[in-house]
Amino acid sequence: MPILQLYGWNEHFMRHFETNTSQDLEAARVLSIQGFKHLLITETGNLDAQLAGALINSCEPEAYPKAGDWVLVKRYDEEGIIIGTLPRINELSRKAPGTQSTRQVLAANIDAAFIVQGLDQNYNAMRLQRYLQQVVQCNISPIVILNKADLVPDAERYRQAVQELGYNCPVVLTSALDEAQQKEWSSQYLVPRHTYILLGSSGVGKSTLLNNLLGYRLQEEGATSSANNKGKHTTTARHLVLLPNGSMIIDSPGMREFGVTEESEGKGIHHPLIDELAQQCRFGDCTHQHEPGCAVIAAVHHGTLPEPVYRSYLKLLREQYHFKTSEADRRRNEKQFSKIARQVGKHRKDSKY
Ligand SMILES: Nc1nc2c(ncn2[C@@H]2O[C@H](COP(=O)(O)OP(=O)(O)OP(=O)(O)O)[C@@H](O)[C@H]2O)c(=O)[nH]1
Ligand SMILES: [Zn+2]
Repeated sequence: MPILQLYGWNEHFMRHFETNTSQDLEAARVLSIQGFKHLLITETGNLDAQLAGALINSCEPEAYPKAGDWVLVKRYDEEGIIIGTLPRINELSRKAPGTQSTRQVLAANIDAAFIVQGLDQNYNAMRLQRYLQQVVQCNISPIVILNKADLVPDAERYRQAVQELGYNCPVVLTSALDEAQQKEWSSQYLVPRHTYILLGSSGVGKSTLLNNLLGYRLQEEGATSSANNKGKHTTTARHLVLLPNGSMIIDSPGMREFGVTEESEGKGIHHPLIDELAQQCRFGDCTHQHEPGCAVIAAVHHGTLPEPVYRSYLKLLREQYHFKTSEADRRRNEKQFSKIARQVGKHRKDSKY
């Protein structure tokens, strides 16, 4: 099978690529990014590439190529220049860490996200719901992995707790240290030519899981560029790797925060249980917070909607509202700043200094 097809090349990208064939460009997928250097996979193997200046100037940072993106590349000697990105099927974003409300795209063209939580006191229902919410609103299917099951006597209880959150997603209970267990769940959930991402706080066991799926240690052998043999990258960057069964996985090490953004304007926070109940609310635009005839509040009172699920829903709504308003402020400020900068520039030109 052609290399690019092994990496998930499909009709969608082919259609968009064909409109560019006249320019002597190749299609490639971004495996990893380190500073300015992008490691790509092309039909003839790995290639190091940089972004074209025109691409840097013409788009916002969130549109710059990310791990998993399909790009158009032009070869110059041993290096490539990335001219553009093919339209994404989806993109996984988060609120960038820190107080500023900026959206950060982590990876693109993802079929499903493994949200990993460790059962060694790392399990946190609120954090898990934040991940679930964000992944779902990015149009990516979530699969929850409860790792370090060997460290708790009643691991099954956690699986039930996740199921009660109502996201209807698969929940895998495992111990990354046990290779046989990895084989079991991965053969069920990892489909060849599909792309997955591993998400979760630092230390939950993402690298251990990935190394066991790969059968070797990624840090030592996985992240090298065979194109120029410039040695080994021991990197903390996101890296897309091909697994022995033909599926791909992007590791995202060292993740500390994962805040919600607003992915489609006005769409709000969606929760399967709450969406279903909302159909019976008296008012079509019910916010489920104080309105009479609210079926969601009634369900909390009757105990049919778990109160923690409702509380998390309200918390995520608030977080999203905060993201939305401060992002709007930031954009307004940036707009005002560029207006002032333009006026200063014009004034300089007019006064010739
Ligand atoms: N007991 C036990 N320990 C585990 C398990 N999975 C991982 N660990 C240990 O937990 C520690 C952290 O694991 P990592 O795989 O480095 O965690 P990570 O999620 O990749 O962390 P970052 O790279 O910082 O994002 C290591 O010491 C692992 O050996 C498990 O299932 N059970
Ligand atoms: Zn309501």
